[in-house]
Amino acid sequence: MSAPTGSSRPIRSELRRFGIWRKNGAGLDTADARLLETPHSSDFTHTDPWRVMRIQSEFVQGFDALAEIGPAISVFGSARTKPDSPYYAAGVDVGRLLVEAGVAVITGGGPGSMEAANRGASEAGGLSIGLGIELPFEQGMNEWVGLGVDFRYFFARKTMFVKYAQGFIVLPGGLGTLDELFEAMVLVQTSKVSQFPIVLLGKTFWSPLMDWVRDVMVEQGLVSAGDLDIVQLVDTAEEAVQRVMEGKAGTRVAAKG
Ligand SMILES: C/C(=C\CNc1ncnc2c1ncn2[C@@H]1O[C@H](COP(=O)(O)O)[C@@H](O)[C@H]1O)CO
Repeated sequence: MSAPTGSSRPIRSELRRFGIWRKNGAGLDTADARLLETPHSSDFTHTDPWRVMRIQSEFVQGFDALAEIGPAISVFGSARTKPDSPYYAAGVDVGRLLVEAGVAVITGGGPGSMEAANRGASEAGGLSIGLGIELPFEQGMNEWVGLGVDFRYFFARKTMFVKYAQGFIVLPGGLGTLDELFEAMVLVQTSKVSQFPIVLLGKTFWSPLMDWVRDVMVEQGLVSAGDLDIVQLVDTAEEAVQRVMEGKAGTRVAAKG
């Protein structure tokens, strides 16, 4: 298309790219000037385009903070596990044993089993990482986190749990724990990640769920029997760490695309 000609053309298109000057004195109109303008309202920070920038910054911040942590295992489990619970003791053991095996420990940075795993890792002198999440009831990072990163968005945070770990150990938990577990299972099932061991610690707690997957889901043809092999059930912290470290051997290969 040819450029329009004639005197009806707007002044702005006749001016040079930089240092625009308007004959009518309406002021400078450059990207720089618009950037420096004091906004009349902050409403734009609640718009989707602005949120996209914020989401992008969460990924950049996560990648920056975690790029050099080395090998790591993510540990999940209930935020409500009490310090006197055997699950808490198992979490502390898991954190310690992982550090002794030479890997960093990543958790959600919250209380309960997350705190337990961070505590074990920290007490063993290892890298204890917490990926916190902004929640309506402010909780804060547990005191055993050595490297903490805060997220507003669950999905950005969940990317970090998978991207920077070579396997998961999952302690008993509620909906949050199941969400993290099933997301990882789907990533393995759909070959988005491979060689990614997922170890469930606590047979009494996890067996009924896995029985249901087999007796109902597999029975009705909704998942294949082989999908059950995506997870391994164990009863001790020692076994959990051994299995996850065995499974970790080799390079995790992400599917193409
Ligand atoms: C419920 C309470 C605090 C919540 N604080 C959390 N901080 C960080 N991460 C959390 C929190 N709650 C859930 N998560 C994530 O989900 C998993 C645990 O969820 P569950 O429902 O308790 O099983 C955990 O792995 C985190 O990633 C105060 O009691």
